[in-house]
Amino acid sequence: MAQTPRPNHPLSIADAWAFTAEHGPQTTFFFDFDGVLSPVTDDPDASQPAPSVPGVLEKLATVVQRVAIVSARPVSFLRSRFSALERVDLYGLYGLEVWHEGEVVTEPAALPWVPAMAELAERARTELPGDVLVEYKRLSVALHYRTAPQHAAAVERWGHEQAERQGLRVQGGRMVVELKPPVDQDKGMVITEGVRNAGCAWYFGDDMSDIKAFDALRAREAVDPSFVGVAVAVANPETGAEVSSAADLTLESPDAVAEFLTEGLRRF
Ligand SMILES: O=P(O)(O)OC[C@H]1O[C@H](O[C@H]2O[C@H](CO)[C@@H](O)[C@H](O)[C@H]2O)[C@H](O)[C@@H](O)[C@@H]1O
Repeated sequence: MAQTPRPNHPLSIADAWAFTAEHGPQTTFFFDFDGVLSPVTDDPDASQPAPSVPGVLEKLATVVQRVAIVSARPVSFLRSRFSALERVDLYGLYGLEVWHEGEVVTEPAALPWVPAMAELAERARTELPGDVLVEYKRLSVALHYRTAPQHAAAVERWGHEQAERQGLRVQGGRMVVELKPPVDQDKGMVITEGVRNAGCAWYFGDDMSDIKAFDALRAREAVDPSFVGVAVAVANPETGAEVSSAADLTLESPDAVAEFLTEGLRRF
């Protein structure tokens, strides 16, 4: 039987699925969590995967080489949402944490920053307006203004001042400013490493930090023209335009992601 030719950009989705189905054992699927697998909620603690997501991820993992979630959430949070999944790999805190052989492995260079991050979260709670939600994640602090958009500028300013004073990094996102240790790790680096031996990879993202992951797919294609990278954006009113413009296609919502995968699985 003739092999499906490598699809070129701009990608036809039918061709991308045909190529993926033919190269399942060399293909990895990466997913961001918030806004991609889970609908956005005002309270970050309340977010849950869309109902059909866990089942479709587990099914996908039976036909491709690897399925992984690459999130800014801690691994402990991801495990609480996907406890039944056995075949899906988890990267937390932009790859500073990884779930490996039953335990969380943390990037050693980040560990000395735990006390500073705890102290920063405390200070954010006292110095920022009470309706700014402070999410402490052990190795980063996210300052949310989704329910208090009038404080966006103040949160941005406070975050940048702290970053400058303490030598931290700032990651912008959807109604959130996140402060991270100055350790070289991001979603792009996770993907660069993750696709080293892959023939094909898909990445689904909705936020600014996901654009680095899309870039990593493009970079891999540039050095290996046989590699196929498919960048999928998930629409949203905040970062949607920017993320979509860097992607091969855009899906409407986490439910649409699950439907898209369910449909794609019929090709295998
Ligand atoms: O990389 P991700 O897994 O997508 O994490 C990015 C941020 O996601 C979360 O915040 C976002 O989702 C919240 C729940 O839906 C929403 O309330 C918030 O406005 C969004 O920015 C998470 O809470 C953050 O820590 C992550 O940085």
